[in-house]
Amino acid sequence: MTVKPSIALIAHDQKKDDLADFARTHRQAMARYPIVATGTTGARIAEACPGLEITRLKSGPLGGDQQIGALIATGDVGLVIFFVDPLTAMPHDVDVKALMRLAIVYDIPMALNRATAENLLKTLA
Ligand SMILES: O=C(CO)COP(=O)(O)O
Repeated sequence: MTVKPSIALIAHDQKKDDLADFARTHRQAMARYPIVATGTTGARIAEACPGLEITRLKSGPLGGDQQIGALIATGDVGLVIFFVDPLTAMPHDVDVKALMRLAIVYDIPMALNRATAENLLKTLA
């Protein structure tokens, strides 16, 4: 168990630039929390925010979304920021759906676009 619940960061490929920019903009607020991310997203965030500590899990299509779902179930994730691409079919769509389902089951705040993420982050500050 982590001391305080982590912020989970995930972005589909077409949304990774946007999430990297979001992370850069809100780096200070996010640095106060443990950050977990799916593999490729985590690499992009690390590049955009050097020095920000990020626990990188597996890439989404290889189980990363499910790992984040498991962390929600164990109480280790308190906020999910997931920039979803609504225009591209994903082979691991069932994993994405399972992650969203667990966030709903455990009543974890989950931002699926930037406007919501901006608002949720304000509630942490
Ligand atoms: O596919 C993803 C979410 O469903 C994200 O995974 P990556 O961060 O490894 O690209």
